[in-house]
Amino acid sequence: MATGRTHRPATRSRGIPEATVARLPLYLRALTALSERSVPTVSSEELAAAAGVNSAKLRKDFSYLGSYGTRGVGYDVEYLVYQISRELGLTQDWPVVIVGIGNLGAALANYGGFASRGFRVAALIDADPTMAGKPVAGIPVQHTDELEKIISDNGVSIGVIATPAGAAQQVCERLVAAGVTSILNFAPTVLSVPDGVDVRKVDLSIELQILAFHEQRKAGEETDAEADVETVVPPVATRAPATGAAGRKGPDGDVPAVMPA
Ligand SMILES: NC(=O)c1ccc[n+]([C@@H]2O[C@H](COP(=O)([O-])OP(=O)(O)OC[C@H]3O[C@@H](n4cnc5c(N)ncnc54)[C@H](O)[C@@H]3O)[C@@H](O)[C@H]2O)c1
Repeated sequence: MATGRTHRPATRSRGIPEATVARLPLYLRALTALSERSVPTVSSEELAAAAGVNSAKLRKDFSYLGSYGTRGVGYDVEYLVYQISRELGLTQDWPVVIVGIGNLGAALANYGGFASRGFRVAALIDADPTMAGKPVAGIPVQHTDELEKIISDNGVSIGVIATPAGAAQQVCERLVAAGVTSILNFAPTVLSVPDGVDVRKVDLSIELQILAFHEQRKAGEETDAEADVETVVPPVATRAPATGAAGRKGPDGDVPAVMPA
């Protein structure tokens, strides 16, 4: 299997930067919520807040779509929903296969949100022969022997990998050889794909690690802030001993009489 890059250049052929493409689903989610409430127009500030994006960035993003809104009125919600859906290719039905129907694959198969966003689960595929024919989310699981035929019969271009990490590259290669050109990879491994194949990786443990980093930093800032307060507040007898050591919290939250060197 050819090794290759897992990303396309930062700008797509139609001139929309990847960073903008990555924000379009956020706008679409916020706009869909407005549409469901029959809100006809929205200002860039309101929409930016709902999408969690800076409003100047939003206006720039929409300029790539040729959408500039109307001064004093804002953007037409329904039209933007249509424009963004069209840009993301969501105005057509995308058949998707999920490979690896264990805990995660079954949960994904049961997720109703794919169908409502234009992604039809065309097939569920697993290597375990005992699973073949068993329905998950109402769809019978098919054996991996059928993979190529399933892709071809259903015209599938998007594959979801939810196998153990050790199997993911081989599954990826079979999917690509069968005609899949976009892969959503949940397995904790980096996939090698040839040019022209897009890979998106989802890893919740990485997201949790990033949150852990922020939690640690917040805890550090709190400790620093407390230390700052203690350095400006004159030490009182209970906090700073007669040695005159400035009160700083030790690792257990106590106030050591003498700070370690
Ligand atoms: N990205 C995330 O946030 C996230 C979260 C949870 C799990 N995971 C990953 O998702 C994967 C699945 O996790 P799980 O808990 O569902 O595991 P699981 O063991 O319950 O399911 C794995 C399934 O893959 C099948 N399988 C194994 N080799 C295969 C092959 N070559 N072709 C097709 N099917 C094959 C197995 O028969 C099994 O049904 C793991 O790699 C796990 O690390 C990722």
